[in-house]
Amino acid sequence: MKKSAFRKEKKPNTLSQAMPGLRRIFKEFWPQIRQQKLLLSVSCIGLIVEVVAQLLRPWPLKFIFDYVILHDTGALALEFPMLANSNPMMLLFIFSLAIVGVSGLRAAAAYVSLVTMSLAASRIVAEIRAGLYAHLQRLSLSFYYTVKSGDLITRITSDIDRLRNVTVTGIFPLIVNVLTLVGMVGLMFWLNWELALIGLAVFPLFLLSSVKITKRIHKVSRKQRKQEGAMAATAAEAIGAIKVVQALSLEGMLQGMFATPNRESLADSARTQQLSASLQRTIEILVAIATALVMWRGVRLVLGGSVTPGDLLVFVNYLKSAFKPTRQLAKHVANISKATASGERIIDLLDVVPAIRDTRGAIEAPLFNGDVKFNRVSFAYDSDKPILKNLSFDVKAGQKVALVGPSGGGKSTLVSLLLRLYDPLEGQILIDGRDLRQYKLESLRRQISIVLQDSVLFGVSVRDNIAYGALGATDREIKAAARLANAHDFILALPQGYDTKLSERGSTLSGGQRQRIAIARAAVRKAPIVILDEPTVGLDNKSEQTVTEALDRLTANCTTFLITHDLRTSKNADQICYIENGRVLELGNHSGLMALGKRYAALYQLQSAVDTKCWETCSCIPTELPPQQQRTKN
Ligand SMILES: Nc1ncnc2c1ncn2[C@@H]1O[C@H](COP(=O)(O)OP(=O)(O)OP(=O)(O)O)[C@@H](O)[C@H]1O
Repeated sequence: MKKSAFRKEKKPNTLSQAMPGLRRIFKEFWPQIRQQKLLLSVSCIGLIVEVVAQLLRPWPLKFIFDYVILHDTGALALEFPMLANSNPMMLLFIFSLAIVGVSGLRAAAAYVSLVTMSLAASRIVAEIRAGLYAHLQRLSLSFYYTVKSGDLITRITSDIDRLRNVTVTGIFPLIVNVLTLVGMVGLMFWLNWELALIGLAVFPLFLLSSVKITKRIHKVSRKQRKQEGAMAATAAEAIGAIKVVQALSLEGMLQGMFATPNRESLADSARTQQLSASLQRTIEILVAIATALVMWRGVRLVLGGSVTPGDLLVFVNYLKSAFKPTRQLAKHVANISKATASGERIIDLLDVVPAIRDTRGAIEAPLFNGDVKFNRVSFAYDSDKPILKNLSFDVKAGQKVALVGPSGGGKSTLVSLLLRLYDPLEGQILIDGRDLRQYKLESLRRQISIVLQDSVLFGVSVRDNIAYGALGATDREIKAAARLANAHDFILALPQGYDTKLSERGSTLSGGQRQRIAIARAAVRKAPIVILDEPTVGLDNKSEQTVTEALDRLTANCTTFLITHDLRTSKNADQICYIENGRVLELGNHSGLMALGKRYAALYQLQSAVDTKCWETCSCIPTELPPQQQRTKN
């Protein structure tokens, strides 16, 4: 089993469990957060004004009750004699205005703080995402083989989105709620400690039921998310391989695989709704009990003259609104815990160090002559399974080397090492006398062109597809490369010529056309070293001829590595390297190896013996020797 590139995830459930993660997130992303300090400061000021306005909300009502309605009763222990002596109608007018004013102030402050916070969060997250994407591009192939692409995509999309959403809908309201709650409890005790204690008596009950139900909601949501992940993975796999799925008539089976998590996710979603609804009702009843208790004692205190009716009103109002933020606390804490997990997943990804990177003191590669030397190179993808074993050979600048031999022998691996997609475990590869690792990676790769069996084209215009070979190539260079690749004429015949946008992976073009665009892309690079990995496999005779012509032009004067199973194409190479089981078994030119009379010669004869007609039409050439023959040639 492949070892994962990431540490094992542990999801935090409580705020205290999430604390170390939150600290890590703030520390890691502090540079991005700091850039938004102006917006964040405005948001904080707005937040404080919002909390104060929220606390002030019931006070105009209290004054209307105590100083307007009960003005003439004289039964009040009035705290503000100045108000008691004022004109009640005037006071009514002022406090009515205050009702609107306080609400307006609260609304405006909430708006400003939310908008600025959202903007700051979006900017911070966009910076993080850009950094993460750039980092991803630098990671080595070996890393990509140990992770699932779906997992990476989730990290760069939904994990990052969650971080933003939770900042705006979790952390921010949590701060508002906590400050409001503290303010309300303080004011309640200030107004009357006895009533405050009575009112808060049901609080433990409330906390208990709230935490219990929220935990259950959390558990069900987590299960639901898992189901959604399974659905996404099934869908991604099926869409990515739709051709094979349809060809093998796997639609029904895949629909079945999709249906189970879909059904379970639906059931979990209904369960979450049900639990939320029951939490809501429980809280309503607890609020009613608290209100009844406060009224029962409060009215007696009012009648006894130690509390004003207005105070009681403020009390009941606070009681009602104090429960609301507390109820949301659990939800926000759950969201923050989830976001912490997401944030840590992003940091884990950022912490992955590219296995292949510029070494200390690496130099910008000068324009290569193209001398390549493999010097006792050994390599393995997994330490227990060596792929290349002590392999050595030299290629002179401008020479063409054909890498031939049975499938799985290590030919593609060898050229991956030349591109420094991996580094050898032992030995070295030299270009123009210097170890590859002494060159800056980008300057090395810029001087190597590749054409693969199934060259990947992108869903952009033909022009851009070619220009990707050398970013910044001029229109003239692009067209020259297309002409060299025998592609110019067919490109002009496309609906919008060079501006025709290709479908994803260029699937609307024929195999030969795709290859010719790929050759143009390699040509525009004007690289002194070219790698061709079975570039004509799967093409019909006519396309093969056009592509071969284009390849000959592409590789003229370049050091060329041609991987092929078809020994007709390797015949003219300056050197033929027969690789089997990670070792170079035979090395020489065609006539030399034929004279040697070993494996290459046997395979060549075997291929030649195949019915020429079949060779021409179905490419069913034997690519390796039968087992008995392999033994006799040892
Ligand atoms: N990313 C990888 N991780 C682990 N093993 C790999 C990886 N890529 C290739 N291999 C293994 O390395 C060995 C050599 O593969 P490679 O593709 O280099 O051979 P090849 O000679 O080019 O084969 P073919 O002619 O079929 O293309 C094979 O056993 C293959 O299974």
